[in-house]
Amino acid sequence: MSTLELLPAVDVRDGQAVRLVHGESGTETSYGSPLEAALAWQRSGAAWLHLVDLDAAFGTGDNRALVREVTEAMDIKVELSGGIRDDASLAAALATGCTRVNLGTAALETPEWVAKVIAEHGDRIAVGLDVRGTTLKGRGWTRDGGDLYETLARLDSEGCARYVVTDIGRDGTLTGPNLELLKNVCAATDKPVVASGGVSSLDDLRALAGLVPLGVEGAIVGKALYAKAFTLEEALQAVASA
Ligand SMILES: O=C(O)c1ccccc1N[C@@H]1O[C@H](COP(=O)(O)O)[C@@H](O)[C@H]1O
Repeated sequence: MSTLELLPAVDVRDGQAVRLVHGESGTETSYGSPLEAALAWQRSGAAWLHLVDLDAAFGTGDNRALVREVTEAMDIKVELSGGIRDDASLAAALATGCTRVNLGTAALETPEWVAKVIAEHGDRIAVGLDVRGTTLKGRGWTRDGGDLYETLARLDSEGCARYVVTDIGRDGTLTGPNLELLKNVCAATDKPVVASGGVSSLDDLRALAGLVPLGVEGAIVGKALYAKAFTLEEALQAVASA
């Protein structure tokens, strides 16, 4: 059986690595240099980095140069997201050398463009399904963007390679992942799912590892690592022996 992939997160706001609660602007806790954070996760054995330009996601500017600097400094795979919504922002993101990008708002607001870039770039494109209940959210998670399962069916029919599923209600809260949501999404698609939101303990990671046979491929871990609930080395060990 495959091992659950772990993607430590570095979310960048105003040049700093931050964590938010429920993705709400203004709830930031700062953790210093994004490059230092990313290099620390790499040194600890991460195979992936989940790197988010929060200013681009919120529409409050961007950290494009810094995000490029971090991505170029990594020897590991990078999943890049935040504000990738048109040809120019996609070209800039892919040119960083990231392994894949994660599209959020664009999948809700410009579906024709997303279908086109899925066809052009295959598995370098993932779609982030950021939900409250079963309602998708875009534009920094401030605007409703339709029904989760209708959108998932549409993206599946267009050949989307992978989904990053975030329960906004759990994100940054250390309250545990939404296992029911993940099971329901896995039942609705044959494509791999990366879980995001709520991880608080090694037991949460073991529970997510138990969903690998259903289609959960990986888990994004943010607050729990920054709050030192466990180390990345411990997390990697826990999923390797799950
Ligand atoms: O990761 C967050 O905490 C977050 C909070 C609020 C908005 C977005 C967030 N992250 C990721 O950003 C992209 C969406 O960006 P866009 O809509 O494509 O511009 C998505 O991966 C979110 O999970």
